[in-house]
Amino acid sequence: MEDIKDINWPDIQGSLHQKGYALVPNALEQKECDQLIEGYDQPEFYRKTIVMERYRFGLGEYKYFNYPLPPLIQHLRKGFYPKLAPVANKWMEVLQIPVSYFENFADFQALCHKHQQDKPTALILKYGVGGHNTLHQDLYGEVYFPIQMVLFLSQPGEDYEGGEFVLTQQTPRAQSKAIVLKPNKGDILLFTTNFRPVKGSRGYYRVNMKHGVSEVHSGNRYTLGIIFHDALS
Ligand SMILES: O=C(O)CCC(=O)C(=O)O
Ligand SMILES: [Fe+2]
Repeated sequence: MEDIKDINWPDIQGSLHQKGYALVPNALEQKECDQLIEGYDQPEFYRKTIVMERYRFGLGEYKYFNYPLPPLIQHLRKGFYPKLAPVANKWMEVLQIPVSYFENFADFQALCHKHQQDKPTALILKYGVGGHNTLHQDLYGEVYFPIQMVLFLSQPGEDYEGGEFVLTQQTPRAQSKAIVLKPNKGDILLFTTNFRPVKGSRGYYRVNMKHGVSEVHSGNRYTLGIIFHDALS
């Protein structure tokens, strides 16, 4: 894992403000990705398995981790949060939403717990041929953090074909714009969970964002999602 303090945070923060997403290339070692994939079949790490087609979420399977999270995931969640909270605060400020985020992760997590959101939301996802994830937002209660991350554990073009990461941006009174991304194994993608500000001629307005995954044509695609808020259930 690249040292969190060596990441170019001004660039990342700028990209989040401008586009609603940012890529941290080569953040993880190939071996770290492989170890997380190997853990997929060890049931003691997880609290719940979701077979996506049962809920019409798509086709594939995912598992929510138990607390304590694996050290690498805990390290990323705690270490990225303070770099992202200033971006989230700026968004709320310009949209005139009276929400402000604590500077450190422990305080934010305590707020989640106060609202009965105390279940871990970190998850690992596996998609085989035909696998996909329908467009959604990962909200798990009234307390939310508006930015989340996905760790890409498989290599497109080698481990799988298809399976692009899709973001849609919905501008008021317009049709949705699609953004299609294909990060490499070891990259971390940061993106908007629910909404973000865009500057218009008369100040900032709110655009809603959703994310999902297009159909996998061959192979297996694994990702690991880290969401900063905890869940009610
Ligand atoms: O598999 C992906 O790329 C998307 C995963 C996802 O929806 C999430 O981590 O919230
Ligand atoms: Fe998601």
